[in-house]
Amino acid sequence: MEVLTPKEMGQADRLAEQAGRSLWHLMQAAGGSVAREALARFPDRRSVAVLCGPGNNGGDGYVAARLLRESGLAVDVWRSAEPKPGSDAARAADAWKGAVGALADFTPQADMLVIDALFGAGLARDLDGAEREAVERVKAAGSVVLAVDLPSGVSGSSGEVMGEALQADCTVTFFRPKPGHLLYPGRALCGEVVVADIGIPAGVLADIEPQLWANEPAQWRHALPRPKNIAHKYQRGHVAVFSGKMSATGAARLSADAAARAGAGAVTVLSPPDAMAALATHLTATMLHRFDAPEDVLAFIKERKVHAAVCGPGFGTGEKQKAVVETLMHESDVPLVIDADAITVLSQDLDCFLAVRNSGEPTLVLTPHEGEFGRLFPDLAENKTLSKVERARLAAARAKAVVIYKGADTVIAASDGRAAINTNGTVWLATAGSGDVLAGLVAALLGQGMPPFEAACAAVWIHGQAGQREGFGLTAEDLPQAARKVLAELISR
Ligand SMILES: NC(=O)C1=CN([C@@H]2O[C@H](COP(=O)(O)OP(=O)(O)OC[C@H]3O[C@@H](n4cnc5c(N)ncnc54)[C@H](O)[C@@H]3O)[C@@H](O)[C@H]2O)[C@@H](O)CC1
Ligand SMILES: Nc1ncnc2c1ncn2[C@@H]1O[C@H](COP(=O)(O)OP(=O)(O)O)[C@@H](O)[C@H]1O
Ligand SMILES: [K+]
Repeated sequence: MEVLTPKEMGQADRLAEQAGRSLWHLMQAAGGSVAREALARFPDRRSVAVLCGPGNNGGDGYVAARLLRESGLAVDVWRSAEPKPGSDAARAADAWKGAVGALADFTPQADMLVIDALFGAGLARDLDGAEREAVERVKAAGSVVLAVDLPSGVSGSSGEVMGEALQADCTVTFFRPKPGHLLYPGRALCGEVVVADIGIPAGVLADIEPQLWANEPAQWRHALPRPKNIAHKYQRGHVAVFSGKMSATGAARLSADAAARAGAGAVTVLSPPDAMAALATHLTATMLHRFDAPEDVLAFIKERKVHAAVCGPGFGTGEKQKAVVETLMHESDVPLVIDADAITVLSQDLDCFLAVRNSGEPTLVLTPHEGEFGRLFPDLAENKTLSKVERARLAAARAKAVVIYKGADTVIAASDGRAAINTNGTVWLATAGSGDVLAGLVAALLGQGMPPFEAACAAVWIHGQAGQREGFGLTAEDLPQAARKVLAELISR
Protein backbone atom coordinates (compact mmCIF):
# COMPACT_ATOMS: atom_id res chain seq x y z
CA MET A 1 0.00 0.00 0.00
CA GLU A 2 1.18 3.53 -0.79
CA VAL A 3 2.28 5.68 2.15
CA LEU A 4 1.59 9.41 1.79
CA THR A 5 3.46 12.24 3.47
CA PRO A 6 1.22 14.83 5.13
CA LYS A 7 1.99 17.11 2.17
CA GLU A 8 0.88 14.46 -0.32
CA MET A 9 -2.23 13.88 1.80
CA GLY A 10 -3.05 17.57 1.43
CA GLN A 11 -2.66 17.11 -2.33
CA ALA A 12 -5.03 14.10 -2.19
CA ASP A 13 -7.51 16.29 -0.38
CA ARG A 14 -7.33 18.99 -3.08
CA LEU A 15 -7.56 16.49 -5.91
CA ALA A 16 -10.56 14.87 -4.22
CA GLU A 17 -12.17 18.29 -4.04
CA GLN A 18 -11.59 18.79 -7.77
CA ALA A 19 -13.26 15.42 -8.30
CA GLY A 20 -16.33 16.69 -6.45
CA ARG A 21 -15.65 15.46 -2.89
CA SER A 22 -15.72 18.57 -0.70
CA LEU A 23 -13.61 18.76 2.47
CA TRP A 24 -16.87 19.06 4.39
CA HIS A 25 -17.98 15.66 3.13
CA LEU A 26 -14.55 14.14 3.76
CA MET A 27 -14.71 15.49 7.29
CA GLN A 28 -18.15 13.91 7.83
CA ALA A 29 -16.81 10.57 6.60
CA ALA A 30 -13.66 10.90 8.74
CA GLY A 31 -15.64 11.71 11.89
CA GLY A 32 -18.05 8.90 11.02
CA SER A 33 -15.29 6.33 10.79
CA VAL A 34 -13.87 7.50 14.14
CA ALA A 35 -17.31 7.14 15.78
CA ARG A 36 -17.75 3.69 14.23
CA GLU A 37 -14.40 2.45 15.55
CA ALA A 38 -15.11 3.92 18.99
CA LEU A 39 -18.42 2.05 19.22
CA ALA A 40 -17.03 -1.20 17.85
CA ARG A 41 -13.84 -1.29 19.89
CA PHE A 42 -14.72 0.29 23.19
CA PRO A 43 -18.40 -0.56 23.79
CA ASP A 44 -18.03 -0.68 27.58
CA ARG A 45 -16.75 2.89 28.10
CA ARG A 46 -19.10 4.83 30.35
CA SER A 47 -18.20 8.24 28.99
CA VAL A 48 -16.41 9.76 26.05
CA ALA A 49 -14.32 12.92 26.07
CA VAL A 50 -13.47 14.41 22.68
CA LEU A 51 -10.47 16.77 22.71
CA CYS A 52 -10.62 19.16 19.76
CA GLY A 53 -7.80 21.29 18.37
CA PRO A 54 -8.10 24.37 16.15
CA GLY A 55 -7.76 22.71 12.73
CA ASN A 56 -9.47 20.06 10.64
CA ASN A 57 -8.35 17.34 13.03
CA GLY A 58 -10.54 19.10 15.59
CA GLY A 59 -13.26 19.26 12.92
CA ASP A 60 -13.24 15.46 12.66
CA GLY A 61 -13.54 15.39 16.45
CA TYR A 62 -16.73 17.53 16.50
CA VAL A 63 -18.30 15.26 13.89
CA ALA A 64 -17.41 12.13 15.88
CA ALA A 65 -18.75 13.73 19.08
CA ARG A 66 -22.12 14.48 17.47
CA LEU A 67 -22.49 10.98 16.04
CA LEU A 68 -21.51 9.29 19.31
CA ARG A 69 -23.99 11.37 21.26
CA GLU A 70 -26.69 10.51 18.69
CA SER A 71 -25.97 6.86 19.36
CA GLY A 72 -26.75 7.38 23.05
CA LEU A 73 -23.33 7.84 24.69
CA ALA A 74 -22.47 10.52 27.26
CA VAL A 75 -20.10 12.73 25.30
CA ASP A 76 -18.20 15.86 26.36
CA VAL A 77 -16.14 18.12 24.14
CA TRP A 78 -13.08 20.00 25.36
CA ARG A 79 -11.25 22.36 23.09
CA SER A 80 -7.93 24.17 23.14
CA ALA A 81 -8.89 26.90 20.67
CA GLU A 82 -11.82 27.80 18.48
CA PRO A 83 -11.63 26.83 14.82
CA LYS A 84 -11.05 29.59 12.29
CA PRO A 85 -14.36 31.34 11.48
CA GLY A 86 -15.77 30.17 8.15
CA SER A 87 -13.70 26.99 8.10
CA ASP A 88 -15.17 23.50 7.73
CA ALA A 89 -13.99 22.80 11.26
CA ALA A 90 -16.01 25.81 12.51
CA ARG A 91 -19.05 24.47 10.68
CA ALA A 92 -18.53 21.07 12.33
CA ALA A 93 -18.21 22.78 15.72
CA ASP A 94 -21.52 24.62 15.10
CA ALA A 95 -23.21 21.34 14.32
CA TRP A 96 -22.18 20.01 17.76
CA LYS A 97 -25.04 21.04 20.04
CA GLY A 98 -23.55 20.02 23.38
CA ALA A 99 -21.43 22.03 25.78
CA VAL A 100 -17.78 22.81 25.04
CA GLY A 101 -15.31 23.00 27.92
CA ALA A 102 -11.89 24.60 27.96
CA LEU A 103 -9.17 21.99 27.54
CA ALA A 104 -7.36 23.38 30.59
CA ASP A 105 -10.35 22.29 32.74
CA PHE A 106 -10.47 18.73 31.42
CA THR A 107 -9.86 16.02 34.04
CA PRO A 108 -9.37 12.62 32.45
CA GLN A 109 -10.53 9.45 34.21
CA ALA A 110 -9.18 5.95 33.81
CA ASP A 111 -12.55 4.51 32.70
CA MET A 112 -13.20 7.10 30.00
CA LEU A 113 -12.62 6.89 26.28
CA VAL A 114 -10.60 9.91 25.17
CA ILE A 115 -10.89 10.77 21.49
CA ASP A 116 -7.80 12.73 20.58
CA ALA A 117 -8.61 15.26 17.86
CA LEU A 118 -6.10 17.93 18.93
CA PHE A 119 -3.61 17.69 16.08
CA GLY A 120 -3.14 15.44 13.11
CA ALA A 121 -1.24 16.05 9.90
CA GLY A 122 -1.04 19.77 10.58
CA LEU A 123 1.15 19.55 13.69
CA ALA A 124 3.80 22.13 12.91
CA ARG A 125 5.74 22.63 16.13
CA ASP A 126 6.32 21.03 19.53
CA LEU A 127 3.26 20.61 21.73
CA ASP A 128 3.10 23.18 24.48
CA GLY A 129 0.64 25.07 26.67
CA ALA A 130 -2.82 23.66 27.38
CA GLU A 131 -2.49 20.89 24.78
CA ARG A 132 0.74 19.57 26.22
CA GLU A 133 -0.63 19.68 29.76
CA ALA A 134 -3.78 17.84 28.66
CA VAL A 135 -1.67 15.16 26.99
CA GLU A 136 0.33 14.74 30.19
CA ARG A 137 -2.84 14.43 32.28
CA VAL A 138 -4.36 11.82 29.94
CA LYS A 139 -1.17 9.79 30.09
CA ALA A 140 -1.12 9.95 33.88
CA ALA A 141 -4.80 8.96 34.14
CA GLY A 142 -4.33 5.92 31.89
CA SER A 143 -7.53 6.55 29.90
CA VAL A 144 -8.17 4.56 26.75
CA VAL A 145 -7.25 6.74 23.76
CA LEU A 146 -8.54 6.65 20.22
CA ALA A 147 -6.49 9.02 18.07
CA VAL A 148 -7.90 10.78 15.04
CA ASP A 149 -5.40 10.53 12.17
CA LEU A 150 -2.35 10.53 14.48
CA PRO A 151 -1.79 10.64 18.24
CA SER A 152 -1.29 14.33 18.99
CA GLY A 153 2.42 15.11 19.24
CA VAL A 154 3.49 12.48 16.70
CA SER A 155 4.93 13.88 13.48
CA GLY A 156 3.08 12.46 10.50
CA SER A 157 6.13 12.72 8.30
CA SER A 158 8.75 11.19 10.59
CA GLY A 159 7.05 9.40 13.50
CA GLU A 160 9.12 11.51 15.90
CA VAL A 161 7.63 12.93 19.09
CA MET A 162 7.27 16.68 18.98
CA GLY A 163 7.67 17.71 22.59
CA GLU A 164 5.20 15.26 24.08
CA ALA A 165 2.79 12.74 22.56
CA LEU A 166 -0.21 10.67 23.49
CA GLN A 167 -0.05 6.90 23.60
CA ALA A 168 -3.10 5.72 21.66
CA ASP A 169 -4.77 2.34 21.86
CA CYS A 170 -6.05 2.76 18.34
CA THR A 171 -5.51 5.33 15.59
CA VAL A 172 -7.96 5.91 12.77
CA THR A 173 -6.29 7.48 9.78
CA PHE A 174 -7.75 8.25 6.39
CA PHE A 175 -7.20 7.06 2.81
CA ARG A 176 -3.56 5.91 3.17
CA PRO A 177 -1.11 5.53 6.10
CA LYS A 178 1.54 8.22 6.69
CA PRO A 179 5.23 7.63 7.52
CA GLY A 180 4.50 8.52 11.17
CA HIS A 181 2.26 5.45 11.47
CA LEU A 182 5.02 3.09 10.36
CA LEU A 183 8.24 4.63 11.70
CA TYR A 184 9.20 4.38 15.37
CA PRO A 185 8.46 5.81 17.87
CA GLY A 186 5.22 6.83 16.11
CA ARG A 187 4.39 3.24 15.21
CA ALA A 188 4.29 2.23 18.86
CA LEU A 189 2.38 5.36 19.92
CA CYS A 190 -0.40 4.75 17.38
CA GLY A 191 -1.52 1.43 18.83
CA GLU A 192 -3.49 -0.45 16.21
CA VAL A 193 -3.84 1.58 13.00
CA VAL A 194 -7.10 1.54 11.06
CA VAL A 195 -6.98 3.06 7.57
CA ALA A 196 -10.50 4.29 6.80
CA ASP A 197 -11.95 4.95 3.37
CA ILE A 198 -13.48 8.44 3.44
CA GLY A 199 -14.36 8.64 -0.23
CA ILE A 200 -11.11 10.00 -1.68
CA PRO A 201 -10.91 8.29 -5.07
CA ALA A 202 -7.82 6.05 -5.47
CA GLY A 203 -7.37 7.67 -8.88
CA VAL A 204 -5.78 10.74 -7.22
CA LEU A 205 -2.68 8.60 -6.64
CA ALA A 206 -1.91 8.70 -10.35
CA ASP A 207 -1.37 12.47 -10.04
CA ILE A 208 0.46 12.32 -6.72
CA GLU A 209 2.84 9.53 -7.82
CA PRO A 210 3.83 8.52 -4.28
CA GLN A 211 7.31 7.02 -3.98
CA LEU A 212 6.87 5.33 -0.61
CA TRP A 213 5.16 2.04 0.23
CA ALA A 214 4.54 -0.22 3.17
CA ASN A 215 6.69 -3.22 2.25
CA GLU A 216 4.30 -5.92 1.03
CA PRO A 217 4.51 -8.80 -1.47
CA ALA A 218 2.13 -7.00 -3.84
CA GLN A 219 5.00 -4.62 -4.65
CA TRP A 220 7.51 -7.27 -5.71
CA ARG A 221 5.96 -10.72 -5.93
CA HIS A 222 5.80 -10.53 -9.74
CA ALA A 223 9.60 -10.15 -9.83
CA LEU A 224 10.45 -13.17 -7.65
CA PRO A 225 12.74 -15.59 -9.45
CA ARG A 226 11.01 -18.51 -11.16
CA PRO A 227 13.62 -20.68 -12.87
CA LYS A 228 12.89 -22.29 -16.21
CA ASN A 229 12.31 -26.06 -16.07
CA ILE A 230 15.49 -26.76 -18.01
CA ALA A 231 17.77 -24.49 -15.95
CA HIS A 232 21.03 -25.91 -14.62
CA LYS A 233 22.48 -24.90 -11.27
CA TYR A 234 24.59 -22.01 -12.48
CA GLN A 235 21.58 -20.60 -14.30
CA ARG A 236 19.78 -20.47 -10.95
CA GLY A 237 22.32 -17.99 -9.60
CA HIS A 238 25.83 -18.53 -8.27
CA VAL A 239 26.39 -16.61 -5.05
CA ALA A 240 29.83 -16.06 -3.51
CA VAL A 241 30.18 -15.26 0.17
CA PHE A 242 33.42 -14.00 1.69
CA SER A 243 34.55 -15.56 4.93
CA GLY A 244 36.73 -13.96 7.58
CA LYS A 245 39.55 -15.58 9.52
CA MET A 246 39.44 -18.99 11.21
CA SER A 247 37.71 -17.76 14.37
CA ALA A 248 34.99 -15.89 12.45
CA THR A 249 33.62 -18.24 9.79
CA GLY A 250 30.10 -18.70 11.16
CA ALA A 251 28.77 -15.42 9.79
CA ALA A 252 29.73 -16.33 6.21
CA ARG A 253 28.14 -19.75 6.64
CA LEU A 254 24.89 -18.13 7.76
CA SER A 255 24.85 -15.90 4.67
CA ALA A 256 25.75 -18.85 2.45
CA ASP A 257 23.04 -21.06 3.92
CA ALA A 258 20.48 -18.28 3.51
CA ALA A 259 21.51 -17.77 -0.13
CA ALA A 260 21.14 -21.48 -0.85
CA ARG A 261 17.78 -21.75 0.90
CA ALA A 262 16.52 -18.72 -1.01
CA GLY A 263 17.03 -20.55 -4.26
CA ALA A 264 20.57 -19.82 -5.46
CA GLY A 265 21.61 -22.84 -7.52
CA ALA A 266 25.22 -22.71 -6.35
CA VAL A 267 26.87 -21.05 -3.37
CA THR A 268 30.61 -20.78 -2.78
CA VAL A 269 32.34 -19.54 0.34
CA LEU A 270 35.55 -17.73 -0.53
CA SER A 271 38.00 -18.30 2.28
CA PRO A 272 41.32 -16.85 3.35
CA PRO A 273 43.95 -19.59 3.72
CA ASP A 274 43.79 -19.92 7.50
CA ALA A 275 40.00 -20.49 7.58
CA MET A 276 39.90 -23.29 5.00
CA ALA A 277 40.08 -26.13 7.51
CA ALA A 278 37.40 -24.69 9.78
CA LEU A 279 35.05 -24.14 6.84
CA ALA A 280 35.76 -27.51 5.20
CA THR A 281 34.56 -29.34 8.30
CA HIS A 282 31.28 -27.41 8.29
CA LEU A 283 30.21 -27.04 4.68
CA THR A 284 28.36 -29.72 2.77
CA ALA A 285 26.32 -28.54 -0.23
CA THR A 286 28.04 -25.17 -0.14
CA MET A 287 31.32 -25.07 -2.07
CA LEU A 288 34.58 -23.74 -0.73
CA HIS A 289 37.30 -21.85 -2.56
CA ARG A 290 40.52 -20.44 -1.17
CA PHE A 291 41.77 -16.98 -2.03
CA ASP A 292 45.18 -15.62 -1.14
CA ALA A 293 44.99 -12.23 -2.80
CA PRO A 294 42.38 -9.93 -4.38
CA GLU A 295 43.41 -11.08 -7.88
CA ASP A 296 42.24 -14.60 -6.99
CA VAL A 297 38.86 -13.17 -6.14
CA LEU A 298 38.54 -11.42 -9.47
CA ALA A 299 39.59 -14.52 -11.36
CA PHE A 300 37.08 -16.67 -9.47
CA ILE A 301 34.21 -14.25 -10.07
CA LYS A 302 34.97 -14.17 -13.77
CA GLU A 303 35.75 -17.81 -14.42
CA ARG A 304 32.98 -19.25 -12.26
CA LYS A 305 30.38 -16.71 -13.40
CA VAL A 306 29.42 -15.43 -9.98
CA HIS A 307 26.04 -13.66 -10.16
CA ALA A 308 26.13 -11.92 -6.77
CA ALA A 309 28.51 -11.64 -3.82
CA VAL A 310 28.15 -10.96 -0.11
CA CYS A 311 31.04 -9.26 1.61
CA GLY A 312 31.15 -8.22 5.24
CA PRO A 313 29.72 -10.75 7.72
CA GLY A 314 32.60 -11.78 10.00
CA PHE A 315 34.99 -10.50 7.34
CA GLY A 316 37.37 -8.33 9.36
CA THR A 317 38.49 -4.76 8.79
CA GLY A 318 42.26 -5.07 8.33
CA GLU A 319 44.41 -4.06 5.36
CA LYS A 320 43.93 -7.40 3.56
CA GLN A 321 40.18 -7.10 3.85
CA LYS A 322 40.32 -3.51 2.70
CA ALA A 323 42.19 -4.59 -0.40
CA VAL A 324 39.46 -7.12 -1.21
CA VAL A 325 36.69 -4.57 -0.75
CA GLU A 326 38.61 -2.12 -2.94
CA THR A 327 38.99 -4.71 -5.66
CA LEU A 328 35.32 -5.64 -5.52
CA MET A 329 34.23 -2.01 -5.65
CA HIS A 330 36.71 -0.80 -8.25
CA GLU A 331 37.47 -3.70 -10.54
CA SER A 332 34.43 -5.93 -10.59
CA ASP A 333 30.88 -5.35 -11.68
CA VAL A 334 29.43 -8.31 -9.82
CA PRO A 335 26.24 -7.32 -7.96
CA LEU A 336 27.43 -6.75 -4.41
CA VAL A 337 25.83 -6.90 -1.00
CA ILE A 338 28.02 -4.96 1.40
CA ASP A 339 27.26 -5.67 5.06
CA ALA A 340 28.84 -5.50 8.53
CA ASP A 341 32.67 -5.30 8.46
CA ALA A 342 32.75 -4.33 4.80
CA ILE A 343 30.55 -1.35 5.67
CA THR A 344 33.09 -0.34 8.30
CA VAL A 345 35.83 -0.61 5.67
CA LEU A 346 33.82 1.50 3.21
CA SER A 347 33.16 4.13 5.84
CA GLN A 348 36.90 4.78 6.16
CA ASP A 349 36.85 6.44 2.74
CA LEU A 350 33.36 6.27 1.30
CA ASP A 351 33.80 8.94 -1.36
CA CYS A 352 36.83 7.24 -2.81
CA PHE A 353 35.16 3.82 -2.84
CA LEU A 354 32.06 5.23 -4.51
CA ALA A 355 33.82 7.46 -7.01
CA VAL A 356 35.12 4.54 -9.02
CA ARG A 357 32.22 2.19 -8.39
CA ASN A 358 29.81 4.81 -9.59
CA SER A 359 31.29 5.09 -13.04
CA GLY A 360 29.37 2.10 -14.44
CA GLU A 361 26.81 1.88 -11.65
CA PRO A 362 26.87 -1.86 -11.10
CA THR A 363 24.42 -3.16 -8.52
CA LEU A 364 25.30 -2.31 -4.95
CA VAL A 365 23.20 -3.06 -1.87
CA LEU A 366 24.28 -1.61 1.48
CA THR A 367 22.72 -3.11 4.62
CA PRO A 368 23.65 -0.87 7.57
CA HIS A 369 22.06 -1.04 10.99
CA GLU A 370 21.79 2.22 12.93
CA GLY A 371 25.44 2.24 14.07
CA GLU A 372 26.79 1.36 10.64
CA PHE A 373 24.56 3.96 8.98
CA GLY A 374 26.05 6.59 11.30
CA ARG A 375 29.54 5.51 10.30
CA LEU A 376 28.78 5.61 6.58
CA PHE A 377 26.70 8.79 6.50
CA PRO A 378 27.42 10.76 9.68
CA ASP A 379 25.92 14.00 8.36
CA LEU A 380 22.63 12.30 7.48
CA ALA A 381 22.51 10.38 10.76
CA GLU A 382 22.99 13.55 12.76
CA ASN A 383 20.44 15.60 10.84
CA LYS A 384 17.43 15.46 13.14
CA THR A 385 15.20 17.26 10.65
CA LEU A 386 15.20 14.20 8.40
CA SER A 387 12.97 11.16 8.81
CA LYS A 388 14.45 7.67 8.58
CA VAL A 389 12.95 7.43 5.08
CA GLU A 390 14.58 10.69 3.99
CA ARG A 391 17.94 9.63 5.44
CA ALA A 392 17.77 6.29 3.63
CA ARG A 393 16.78 7.98 0.36
CA LEU A 394 19.60 10.53 0.51
CA ALA A 395 22.08 7.77 1.36
CA ALA A 396 20.86 5.67 -1.56
CA ALA A 397 21.15 8.60 -3.96
CA ARG A 398 24.64 9.44 -2.73
CA ALA A 399 25.93 5.86 -2.94
CA LYS A 400 23.93 5.06 -6.11
CA ALA A 401 22.93 1.97 -4.21
CA VAL A 402 19.95 0.30 -2.68
CA VAL A 403 20.16 0.97 1.05
CA ILE A 404 18.57 -1.37 3.58
CA TYR A 405 18.57 0.78 6.71
CA LYS A 406 17.90 -1.91 9.28
CA GLY A 407 16.10 -1.84 12.60
CA ALA A 408 12.64 -2.52 13.99
CA ASP A 409 11.32 -0.28 11.19
CA THR A 410 13.73 -1.20 8.39
CA VAL A 411 13.59 1.21 5.45
CA ILE A 412 14.61 0.12 1.97
CA ALA A 413 15.52 2.93 -0.43
CA ALA A 414 16.64 3.08 -4.06
CA SER A 415 18.70 5.81 -5.65
CA ASP A 416 15.74 6.84 -7.86
CA GLY A 417 13.71 7.87 -4.78
CA ARG A 418 11.57 4.76 -4.31
CA ALA A 419 11.40 3.61 -0.71
CA ALA A 420 9.52 1.12 1.45
CA ILE A 421 9.02 0.78 5.19
CA ASN A 422 8.99 -2.75 6.52
CA THR A 423 6.36 -3.64 9.11
CA ASN A 424 6.54 -7.40 9.63
CA GLY A 425 9.74 -7.54 11.70
CA THR A 426 9.79 -8.97 15.19
CA VAL A 427 12.07 -8.41 18.14
CA TRP A 428 13.09 -12.08 17.93
CA LEU A 429 15.16 -11.03 14.90
CA ALA A 430 17.35 -8.95 17.21
CA THR A 431 19.78 -11.84 17.61
CA ALA A 432 23.38 -12.33 16.57
CA GLY A 433 23.76 -13.42 12.97
CA SER A 434 20.28 -12.38 11.88
CA GLY A 435 21.71 -9.64 9.65
CA ASP A 436 24.11 -12.15 8.04
CA VAL A 437 21.09 -14.19 7.00
CA LEU A 438 19.43 -11.12 5.53
CA ALA A 439 22.54 -10.34 3.45
CA GLY A 440 22.49 -13.88 2.06
CA LEU A 441 18.80 -13.62 1.17
CA VAL A 442 19.38 -10.40 -0.75
CA ALA A 443 22.30 -11.91 -2.66
CA ALA A 444 20.30 -15.01 -3.55
CA LEU A 445 17.50 -12.95 -5.09
CA LEU A 446 19.95 -10.64 -6.90
CA GLY A 447 21.90 -13.63 -8.16
CA GLN A 448 18.70 -15.08 -9.60
CA GLY A 449 18.13 -11.90 -11.56
CA MET A 450 15.64 -10.01 -9.42
CA PRO A 451 16.00 -6.21 -9.74
CA PRO A 452 17.87 -4.76 -6.73
CA PHE A 453 15.14 -2.67 -5.07
CA GLU A 454 12.59 -5.46 -5.39
CA ALA A 455 15.17 -8.05 -4.23
CA ALA A 456 15.98 -5.97 -1.16
CA CYS A 457 12.31 -5.41 -0.29
CA ALA A 458 11.50 -9.10 -0.78
CA ALA A 459 14.47 -10.25 1.31
CA VAL A 460 13.55 -7.95 4.20
CA TRP A 461 9.92 -9.09 4.15
CA ILE A 462 10.84 -12.78 3.91
CA HIS A 463 13.33 -12.31 6.78
CA GLY A 464 10.59 -10.68 8.88
CA GLN A 465 8.11 -13.43 8.12
CA ALA A 466 10.73 -16.08 8.93
CA GLY A 467 11.34 -14.36 12.26
CA GLN A 468 7.63 -14.42 13.03
CA ARG A 469 7.33 -18.10 12.17
CA GLU A 470 10.20 -19.10 14.45
CA GLY A 471 9.35 -16.61 17.21
CA PHE A 472 10.76 -16.69 20.72
CA GLY A 473 14.16 -18.28 21.13
CA LEU A 474 15.03 -18.36 17.46
CA THR A 475 18.67 -18.28 16.51
CA ALA A 476 20.03 -17.11 13.19
CA GLU A 477 20.56 -20.76 12.17
CA ASP A 478 16.77 -21.25 12.17
CA LEU A 479 16.10 -18.42 9.73
CA PRO A 480 17.31 -19.82 6.38
CA GLN A 481 14.98 -22.86 6.56
CA ALA A 482 12.09 -20.69 7.69
CA ALA A 483 12.84 -18.23 4.87
CA ARG A 484 12.76 -21.12 2.39
CA LYS A 485 9.22 -21.99 3.49
CA VAL A 486 8.09 -18.37 3.26
CA LEU A 487 9.55 -18.05 -0.23
CA ALA A 488 8.09 -21.38 -1.32
CA GLU A 489 4.63 -20.16 -0.32
CA LEU A 490 5.13 -16.86 -2.12
CA ILE A 491 6.08 -18.46 -5.42
CA SER A 492 3.47 -21.21 -5.24
CA ARG A 493 0.59 -18.76 -4.95
N1 LIG B 1 -6.39 15.90 4.14
C1 LIG B 1 -7.60 15.38 4.06
O1 LIG B 1 -7.96 14.89 3.03
C2 LIG B 1 -8.49 15.33 5.25
C3 LIG B 1 -8.03 15.73 6.51
N2 LIG B 1 -8.79 15.63 7.60
C4 LIG B 1 -8.28 16.01 8.92
O2 LIG B 1 -7.56 17.17 8.83
C5 LIG B 1 -6.38 17.06 9.63
C6 LIG B 1 -5.36 18.04 9.17
O3 LIG B 1 -5.96 19.29 9.39
P1 LIG B 1 -5.14 20.63 9.51
O4 LIG B 1 -4.25 20.76 8.35
O5 LIG B 1 -6.13 21.68 9.78
O6 LIG B 1 -4.18 20.35 10.73
P2 LIG B 1 -4.44 20.00 12.30
O7 LIG B 1 -5.88 20.00 12.60
O8 LIG B 1 -3.66 18.81 12.59
O9 LIG B 1 -3.76 21.23 13.08
C7 LIG B 1 -3.40 22.38 12.42
C8 LIG B 1 -3.61 23.63 13.23
O10 LIG B 1 -2.90 23.62 14.44
C9 LIG B 1 -1.89 24.64 14.46
N3 LIG B 1 -0.73 24.03 15.12
C10 LIG B 1 0.18 23.17 14.58
N4 LIG B 1 1.05 22.74 15.52
C11 LIG B 1 0.68 23.32 16.69
C12 LIG B 1 1.18 23.27 18.03
N5 LIG B 1 2.21 22.50 18.36
N6 LIG B 1 0.56 24.01 18.97
C13 LIG B 1 -0.50 24.77 18.67
N7 LIG B 1 -1.03 24.87 17.41
C14 LIG B 1 -0.45 24.15 16.44
C15 LIG B 1 -1.69 25.02 13.03
O11 LIG B 1 -1.22 26.33 12.92
C16 LIG B 1 -3.09 24.83 12.48
O12 LIG B 1 -3.92 25.91 12.79
C17 LIG B 1 -6.00 15.62 9.47
O13 LIG B 1 -5.14 15.19 10.50
C18 LIG B 1 -7.36 14.95 9.50
O14 LIG B 1 -7.72 14.67 10.84
C19 LIG B 1 -10.17 15.15 7.58
O15 LIG B 1 -10.99 16.20 7.99
C20 LIG B 1 -10.63 14.58 6.30
C21 LIG B 1 -9.87 14.86 5.06
N1 LIG C 1 13.43 -4.95 17.44
C1 LIG C 1 13.48 -5.42 16.19
N2 LIG C 1 12.34 -5.67 15.51
C2 LIG C 1 12.39 -6.15 14.26
N3 LIG C 1 13.54 -6.45 13.59
C3 LIG C 1 14.69 -6.23 14.20
C4 LIG C 1 14.74 -5.69 15.52
N4 LIG C 1 16.03 -5.55 15.88
C5 LIG C 1 16.76 -5.99 14.83
N5 LIG C 1 15.96 -6.40 13.82
C6 LIG C 1 16.40 -6.95 12.52
O1 LIG C 1 17.35 -7.99 12.77
C7 LIG C 1 18.45 -7.88 11.87
C8 LIG C 1 19.71 -7.63 12.71
O2 LIG C 1 20.79 -7.37 11.87
P1 LIG C 1 22.20 -6.88 12.43
O3 LIG C 1 21.99 -5.73 13.33
O4 LIG C 1 23.10 -6.73 11.27
O5 LIG C 1 22.64 -8.11 13.35
P2 LIG C 1 23.88 -9.10 13.22
O6 LIG C 1 25.06 -8.26 12.91
O7 LIG C 1 23.96 -9.73 14.58
O8 LIG C 1 23.56 -10.08 12.18
C9 LIG C 1 18.10 -6.77 10.91
O9 LIG C 1 17.46 -7.29 9.78
C10 LIG C 1 17.14 -5.90 11.72
O10 LIG C 1 16.25 -5.17 10.90
K1 LIG D 1 -5.04 13.50 16.77
